Amino acid sequence: MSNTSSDLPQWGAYMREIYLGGKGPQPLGTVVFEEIEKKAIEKLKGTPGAFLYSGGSAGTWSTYNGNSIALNKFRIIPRMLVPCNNRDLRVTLFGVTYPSPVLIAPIGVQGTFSEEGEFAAARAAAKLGVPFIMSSASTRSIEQVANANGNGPRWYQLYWPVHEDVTFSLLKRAKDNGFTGLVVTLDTMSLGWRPHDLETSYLPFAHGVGTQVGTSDPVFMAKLGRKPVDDIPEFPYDSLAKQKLLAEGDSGARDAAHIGYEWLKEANFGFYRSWEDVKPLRDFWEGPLLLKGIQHVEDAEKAIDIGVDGIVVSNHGGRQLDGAIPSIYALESIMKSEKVKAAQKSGKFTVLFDSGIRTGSDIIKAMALGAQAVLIGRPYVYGATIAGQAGVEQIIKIILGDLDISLAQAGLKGVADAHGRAEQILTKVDF
Ligand SMILES: Cc1cc2nc3c(=O)[nH]c(=O)nc-3n(C[C@H](O)[C@H](O)[C@H](O)COP(=O)(O)O)c2cc1C
Ligand SMILES: O=C(O)C(=O)c1ccccc1
Repeated sequence: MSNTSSDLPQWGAYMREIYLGGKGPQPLGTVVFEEIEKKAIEKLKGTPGAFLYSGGSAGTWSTYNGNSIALNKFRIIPRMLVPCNNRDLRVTLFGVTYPSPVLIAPIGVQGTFSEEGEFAAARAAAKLGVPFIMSSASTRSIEQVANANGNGPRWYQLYWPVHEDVTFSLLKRAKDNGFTGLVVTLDTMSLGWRPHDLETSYLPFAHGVGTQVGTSDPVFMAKLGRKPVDDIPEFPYDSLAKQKLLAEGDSGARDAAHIGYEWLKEANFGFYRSWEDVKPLRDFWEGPLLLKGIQHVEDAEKAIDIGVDGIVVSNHGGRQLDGAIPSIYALESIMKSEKVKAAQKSGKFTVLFDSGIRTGSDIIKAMALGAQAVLIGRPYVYGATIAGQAGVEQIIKIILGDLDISLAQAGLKGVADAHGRAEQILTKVDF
């Protein structure tokens, strides 16, 4: 089979668009993660707390750095003369077929780096058919994000409230607003040790930033003797600006900070749970339920035992435990479990992966090691910082364009050829 030059399907749609369009990758101007990160830093220079909040990590950054070092140790062994024109990037998760193995990771306080807040990524994701996972720490409400995401696929990430009635109120709102999957994050029962945030006292909630899910919730607000509000006047979203307003004694800022502090106590941090606590969530949520932050093989097996539908193997991008295992090594170890392998094979247990995914090859490696799909984190944060929705769209296209071409370079006809085939297509180098 040959391709005509005007067709060039073997290039992949994104690469074709860029080369033949002649303008380079717009609006970011580069396809290189490190360059995009630099541009984002530049843009947020005036508010250094904000950059280090989104780009930063826990402790000595050893977990953050380890994620990419470990991914880099896995290498793909390419095969030749495999006719892999028109690669198939589709994956099916919980009975739904998505265009690619990529989801938008739950990221809080998006209003601190983009005026569009969570709308930037929610709209970009919907446009490209990529599932958007909404964070509990959003600067927009569940209803507003659902509206921005429209017909796009969306899941909800839970930071687990102290009170069961608040938990169920959030979950009901999520369900009523079309969020099909529930991701319960387990690695952030308290914030990690983050030197840069400690130095700048940068805690968005304490300034009333990222509290929209709470302030719009009737059950939570009733506990404060208040009515829910859709649009608590939260501008400017930036936390440092809020600190300044607070210092000046601004009454609106004081009010937002007070509610923020209550929300911090209710739904974010300071309350550790046990495995038994998952049961009420399991009973309440009828759709797919995943536990995020799993790193130990025994925890993955426990997740199967308590009847959840999947896990996200993640170390929160290195933001929680400094000195933790690189997430890709955790995935490798988890997928050695016969129990996990059998559960995945039966179709009853889904394994997703994040922490350090930057390129197409990273996705191939994670899928070869057993992940069914991956979550994109910081790359889209930087895309949104630089160019809002258009920036997020480009980031997704870059990663998928790279994945598409890298599959072909590796001699893989699609992501299905990579999945679970580490033994055939990967090796580990020791430099
Ligand atoms: C600024 C920022 C905020 C985050 N907020 C949340 C959150 O609200 N809920 C959550 O489950 N994970 C959160 N995460 C973790 C991401 O979902 C994801 O696990 C992580 O970004 C993956 O690492 P990577 O960005 O280095 O690839 C956050 C990450 C960042 C960078
Ligand atoms: O910073 C994070 O990693 C995170 O999960 C979070 C927590 C609270 C508010 C915003 C983000």
